[in-house]
Amino acid sequence: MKEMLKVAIENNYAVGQFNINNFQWAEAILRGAEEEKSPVILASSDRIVDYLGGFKLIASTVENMVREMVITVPVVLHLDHGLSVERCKEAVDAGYSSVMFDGSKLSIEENIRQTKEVVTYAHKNGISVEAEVGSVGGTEDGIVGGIRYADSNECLRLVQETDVDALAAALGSVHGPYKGEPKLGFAEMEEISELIGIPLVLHGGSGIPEHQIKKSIELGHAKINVNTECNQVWAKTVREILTNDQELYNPQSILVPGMEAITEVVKEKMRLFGSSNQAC
Ligand SMILES: O=C(O)C[C@@H](O)[C@H](O)C(=O)COP(=O)(O)O
Ligand SMILES: [Zn+2]
Repeated sequence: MKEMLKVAIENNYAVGQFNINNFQWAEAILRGAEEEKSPVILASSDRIVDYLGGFKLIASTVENMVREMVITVPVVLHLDHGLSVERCKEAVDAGYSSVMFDGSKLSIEENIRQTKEVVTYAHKNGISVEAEVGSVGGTEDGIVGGIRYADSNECLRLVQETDVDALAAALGSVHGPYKGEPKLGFAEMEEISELIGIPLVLHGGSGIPEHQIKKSIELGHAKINVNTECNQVWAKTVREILTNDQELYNPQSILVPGMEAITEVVKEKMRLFGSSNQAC
C-alpha cells in the first residue's frame, strides 16, 4: 500500500479502498478496477473477517481471484479497522499487503504504543500500516461512535514515534449515511497533512460530495474508503428485482445485477478519485 499511495500523492489522485462483504464483492470490485485500469485496495473490515472465513481463506481466495480473473492492475489486500495487535499480526502472517491498526478508541499513549508494535512486525515482513487518530463517527455494524476530531500534535507524535505509512486523521467524516452535508475540517486537514508528511486516509467516503472529495485529495488524502454506497446500490438492485418478480428464485438472475451495480459504483468512484487509467 505504501508504494501505491506514494505514486498517488505524486500524481494528485487517491486510490479507492472498497470493502468486501463476501467474495462476490471482491469479484465485482476487481472487475471495476480492471475495466477502469485503476489501482485498487480491497479491504476486509476486521469485524467481518471471521464471517468471511478467516484471514487465510480471504488472502488465498483473493490471490486466486486476481490470478484466475487475469487482473493486471495493482491490487492491495488490506485489513480495515484492525481490532488488536494480534489480529493485525494474523493478517500479516496470512498474506495481507497492508493492515490498519484502529487505536482510535485508546488514549494517544496507548494508541502509539500498540501502533508501534504493529508497525515493527509488519515492516519486518514488508507490509504497510495505516493508523487512526481521533474517531470517525457514524454507525456501521460494530463501528459506532461520535466524531472526535484528530488533534494535530497527536497526529505528529504518532507518525514520528511509530513510522506508520498512512494516517486516518478523523476530521468530520462519518461511517455510513450522512445526515445533511458532511462538514470536513479542511483547515485542520491542510495543517495535519503538512505536519506529518505521509498520505492521509479518508474513512466514511460514501456520501461525501464530489467537491469535498476533490479538496480532500488536494489536501493530502491518497486513500479513500467506500463501503456503504456499494452496499446500498446492491440492496436497491436486488430489492427491485425481487419486488418486480415475485416468482423469481434463480440466484444468478438475482445476484448478477447486484454485482454489476457494485462494479458501476466502484468505477464511478475511481473516476472521481482520479485513479482511472493510472495503472496502464
Ligand atoms: O464497514 C466497515 O467496517 C469499514 C468501513 O468503516 C470503512 O473503513 C469505511 O470507512 C467506509 O465508510 P462508508 O463508505 O461510509 O461505509
Ligand atoms: Zn472506516
